[in-house]
Amino acid sequence: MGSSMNENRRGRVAVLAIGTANPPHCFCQVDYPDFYFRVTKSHHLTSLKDKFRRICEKSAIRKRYMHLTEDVINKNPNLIIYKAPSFDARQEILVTEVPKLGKDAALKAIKEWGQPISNITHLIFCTSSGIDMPAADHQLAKLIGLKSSVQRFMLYQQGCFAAGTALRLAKDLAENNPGARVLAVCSEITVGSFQPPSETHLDVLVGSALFSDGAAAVIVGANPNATINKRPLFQIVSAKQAVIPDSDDVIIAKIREMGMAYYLSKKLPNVIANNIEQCLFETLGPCGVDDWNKLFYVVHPGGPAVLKRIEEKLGLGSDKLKASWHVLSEYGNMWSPSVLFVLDEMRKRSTEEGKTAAATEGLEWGVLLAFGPGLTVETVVLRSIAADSA
Ligand SMILES: CC(=O)CC(=O)SCCNC(=O)CCNC(=O)[C@H](O)C(C)(C)COP(=O)(O)OP(=O)(O)OC[C@H]1O[C@@H](n2cnc3c(N)ncnc32)[C@H](O)[C@@H]1OP(=O)(O)O
Repeated sequence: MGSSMNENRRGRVAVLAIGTANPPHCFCQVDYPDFYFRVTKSHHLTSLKDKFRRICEKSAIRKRYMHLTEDVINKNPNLIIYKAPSFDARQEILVTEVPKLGKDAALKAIKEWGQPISNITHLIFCTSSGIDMPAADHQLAKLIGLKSSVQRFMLYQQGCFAAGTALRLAKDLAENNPGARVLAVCSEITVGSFQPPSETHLDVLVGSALFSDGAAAVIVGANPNATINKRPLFQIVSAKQAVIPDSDDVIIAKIREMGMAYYLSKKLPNVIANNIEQCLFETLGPCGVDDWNKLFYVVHPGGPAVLKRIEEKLGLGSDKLKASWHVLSEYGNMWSPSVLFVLDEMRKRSTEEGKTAAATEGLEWGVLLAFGPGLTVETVVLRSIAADSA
């Protein structure tokens, strides 16, 4: 496979550093049903609470981090009335907090990278949490002190696949702008989509059991110089977006006066799993890969059913998605940054085991899979690289 996977024509583009961040408030999943039904004053909905408890138990999540606390809810009472106008209250929080959380992740990535902030040439900011002008990319640039000549790209409302889009764009930018160093940041806070339990909108129970807050940042550049960039992590070999036919209705999120009203079809895990092999064939088939177990995986932890169906459909060994299961367990589904948390987890495990980048299982080649509304799938082919070979 190594010989058939040619280097990028214009140089090897790599993820040079990763940083992640979460809000300070940690929620244990086992306690969340009581918290959620208490703060939303829904204790009387006993059968709904039982259902929610069942979903939480099956969520494979141990803990999650969220900005939304009881205090925030008390200050914004319409947040706990289903369909009550609450857009302004949510926006007020998101336009400030989303760039701030992004800043925490970005500064960690920049610190790890070890170069001056002024060396950043491009910024990509992704969020589906709030919307504003000047946008969140502008706010982040100010917060971390990027130079004014930095070329910015704002990706709003792409949902959980946005990190894949950001890597695809960062790769093109790095290949086509000599010396480019691209900072890509995904930041999400669920204040926009938080809803009280509703007997007429059961998907809310699923989102309330899975969704959480987080931010992740990566720095991407071509031809990393080992003496300057001590730790190149993953080469971005190729990146491709695909839309699964006839799946528009599987994830829908409408921005309304009530905040973000989302709908998650029960078909979602199967629709993704049934189409994932085609995405792999399109990106990796030409390289002659015929055994999906020969790759390492960085998969968006959308929910336990999604990960299970993918494992079954691709015939993966039980530990192939362990980094995704770990992130799901320790952080929940944070939407766009989730898959970058998985990438971070992958290299941390490798570092602990004294291996390079993702070669934990002795594997050089891997794939990052991110999916969201559309249904859209981003497939990014990765190669683990060592600093001294950069
Ligand atoms: C935001 C983005 O852009 C991208 C995203 O990541 S979107 C989020 C993607 N993730 C999902 O949609 C969740 C996928 N589903 C799952 O992971 C699991 O089905 C689950 C954790 C929700 C439940 O676990 P499970 O092992 O399937 O248990 P299961 O017994 O089938 O379901 C538990 C309950 O949830 C209900 N349920 C499952 N999916 C549901 C859905 N989409 N809507 C409403 N209810 C649902 C079931 O009907 C069941 O109810 P009862 O207990 O009353 O029978």
